[in-house]
Amino acid sequence: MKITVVGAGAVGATCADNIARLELAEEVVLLDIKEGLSEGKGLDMLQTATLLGFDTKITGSTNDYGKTAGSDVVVITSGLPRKPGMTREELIGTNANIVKGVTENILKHSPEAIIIIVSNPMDTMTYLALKASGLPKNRIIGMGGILDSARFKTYLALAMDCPPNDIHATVVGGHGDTTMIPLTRLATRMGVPVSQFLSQEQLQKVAADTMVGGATLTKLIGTSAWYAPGAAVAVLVESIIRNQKHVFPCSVYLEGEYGQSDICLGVPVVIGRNGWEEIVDIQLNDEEKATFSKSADAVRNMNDVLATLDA
Ligand SMILES: NC(=O)C1=CN([C@@H]2O[C@H](COP(=O)(O)OP(=O)(O)OC[C@H]3O[C@@H](n4cnc5c(N)ncnc54)[C@H](O)[C@@H]3O)[C@@H](O)[C@H]2O)C=CC1
Ligand SMILES: O=C([O-])CC(=O)C(=O)O
Repeated sequence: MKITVVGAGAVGATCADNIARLELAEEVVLLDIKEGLSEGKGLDMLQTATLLGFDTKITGSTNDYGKTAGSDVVVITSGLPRKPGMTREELIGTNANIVKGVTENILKHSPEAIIIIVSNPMDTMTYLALKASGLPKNRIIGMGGILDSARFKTYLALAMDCPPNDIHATVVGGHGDTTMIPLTRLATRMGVPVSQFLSQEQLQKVAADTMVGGATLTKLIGTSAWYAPGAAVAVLVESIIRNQKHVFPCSVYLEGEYGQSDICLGVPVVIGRNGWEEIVDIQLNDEEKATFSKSADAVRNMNDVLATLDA
């Protein structure tokens, strides 16, 4: 197996590091436009192989897509991150052209690849990559919901003072400060509804904290997060490479599912060797359905902006 990560910045390098440690591929290629960055970070990571005990080869590439040839999975993290006070949506003007160009270059050398989109605004970038590539819909996957769900579980666990791994909870909808939907009603602690442990007020705070999870970290760090994003991409890649069939919330192209069409939005999907293989239908209640529809409207408005850009 061969996996390429485009963008050797904070998120891309963390993805590559996690993927190498998990030995998901014989070779991981890290590509960036900044001269020497991917070669340097790649070599630094390779020098951890004897310390951490993995055998993955890591290759750096300064914009030479020849080195990515024959990749099975490609992760696109290239593009600007937001600064404190910004929304993810404000990145569209710069990132749309980057994501489109990278997708086209990747496919010239890896026509069979499954592509994971990380660059923000992620749902719109996923839609753009799908339209620009013409690939079958199951091979384009936007990563956001796995990260948002990890944050949701973390905040729930902190509120209940229990281990995060005892929590099952999911976030659907857009990967935006106002568009993501933490499904509090369905969250459980080992199968027991979280409402048995937390008041409605506490649950509302957990949901609100989850929604601005990325903004909170951006304010603290000065740029957006990378440890949890990099780990979230790695579990997604692992489910593809090892055909694990995990159900993860991912941004995928909807054709009537959840009442939406011609849009990429976060819903639970089965992830295996063919990319996303099936959409899992959560029985949303009327209030959740209305929130999902509002989220879709906001993402659709962003998708409409693509037509005004040269992307
Ligand atoms: N979907 C999600 O859950 C998350 C998305 N993000 C997004 O991921 C993106 C990357 O974030 P960071 O790694 O923190 O940014 P960063 O600035 O650390 O790294 C981005 C890298 O992309 C490279 N790049 C720019 N144009 C390129 C091109 N045409 N080809 C190849 N490389 C190119 C830059 O040289 C830079 O090294 C941002 O858009 C950020 O908003 C970040 C965290 C989570
Ligand atoms: O907050 C950001 O801009 C980066 C991101 O998508 C996240 O960490 O969820």
